[in-house]
Amino acid sequence: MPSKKMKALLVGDAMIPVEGFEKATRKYLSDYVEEIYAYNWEENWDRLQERRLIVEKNGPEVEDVLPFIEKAIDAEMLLGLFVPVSKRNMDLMPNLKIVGVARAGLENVNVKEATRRGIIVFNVRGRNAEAVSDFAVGLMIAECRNIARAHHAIKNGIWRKEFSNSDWTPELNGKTVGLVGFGYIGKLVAKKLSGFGVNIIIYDPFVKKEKVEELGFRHVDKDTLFRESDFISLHARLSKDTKNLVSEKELSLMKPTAYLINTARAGLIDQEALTNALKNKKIAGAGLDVFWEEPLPENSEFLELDNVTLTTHIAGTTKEALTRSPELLVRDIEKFLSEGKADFIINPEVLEKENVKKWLKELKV
Ligand SMILES: NC(=O)c1ccc[n+]([C@@H]2O[C@H](COP(=O)([O-])OP(=O)(O)OC[C@H]3O[C@@H](n4cnc5c(N)ncnc54)[C@H](O)[C@@H]3O)[C@@H](O)[C@H]2O)c1
Ligand SMILES: O=C(O)[C@H](O)COP(=O)(O)O
Repeated sequence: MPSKKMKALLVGDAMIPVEGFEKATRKYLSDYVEEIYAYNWEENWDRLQERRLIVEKNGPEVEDVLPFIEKAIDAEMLLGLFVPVSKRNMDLMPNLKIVGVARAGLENVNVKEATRRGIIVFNVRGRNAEAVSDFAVGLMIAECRNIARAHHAIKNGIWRKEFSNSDWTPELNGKTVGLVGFGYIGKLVAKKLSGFGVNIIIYDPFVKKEKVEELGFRHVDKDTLFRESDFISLHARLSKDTKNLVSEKELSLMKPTAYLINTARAGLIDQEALTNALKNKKIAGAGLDVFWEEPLPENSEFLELDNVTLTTHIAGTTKEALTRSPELLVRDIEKFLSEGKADFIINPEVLEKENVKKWLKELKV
């Protein structure tokens, strides 16, 4: 048992209300946390969406000082989802020792600065892999079988059966599905699709060929994947190396009957190249849950196209994923504080710092 317990600031928002963080903290961290400041940041979904974009666009240096941080300046632990942990906000909380983000993306945390100060940063990976993998398979079928288009037509009083792909609307059985990225989500998409009788090929330069083959899939290079697939689903993270991973060249390798599904990040695809490929029927269609600008602008060309299925960045937001996220986070922090081991510390080098060793010793980690 620690001799001194911590104070925690829990920040909920429209996606994960603070009650989720509070419940998990009280359940798993009661030995380590004695005082809880709990705030709901944004109740309004539209405003949250805007904020989220600002945070992602400007990166971790966003100076979005939250008024409630001023009320909890002595907190040692800060848990949230999109809460901006900028340099300025860290200045406001001089006792901060642990930052926990209940998602994988760390766009809203200045990890470098946190590391410099000796703040341990936890994130949660794989929390919504079930949700997104379900959705990717759904989007694939919705797009190639015209589900959304038929729905849209019937709601507008039209009994529509003819679509641009009507002559060759495909079944999944026997087709080749190419997955770009074989991490938490890509792996589950492969597993779920296995029941559909498809051949699965994988392009992921950071996953060993043997690992992929062990699971019964084929490890291929990027060009092969784009050339051979009937469906391509993107599951890589966006970075400077993966930006425009799908450009005019990759699209030109695709079969005219092939579909591109993106539940990952829009920046993986060159927007203009995709618009042209769809307009000119170079590929059969696309299912997109993520966009270069969100919300999708009213004048977006995608709204005019008849060979796309568009959704509003909702692949990851199931009830289970949102409930699981704070719980996975808090359980990992508890594991670290009680056993000295953790799965989700993003800056383990911080554990070598003298100030960190000192407070961990006080906590008896
Ligand atoms: N639409 C949504 O609501 C939603 C929700 C959650 C996650 N996502 C997105 O889904 C994507 C996948 O998430 P994840 O949790 O599976 O990520 P992950 O980090 O577990 O997996 C990403 C994989 O991509 C691989 N990769 C890296 N560079 C690559 C490259 N150049 N080509 C091919 N593969 C490459 C990595 O080796 C890794 O295996 C991310 O872009 C994430 O932002 C979207
Ligand atoms: O909105 C999204 O795309 C997801 O919430 C991102 O989740 P992650 O940061 O956990 O991948």
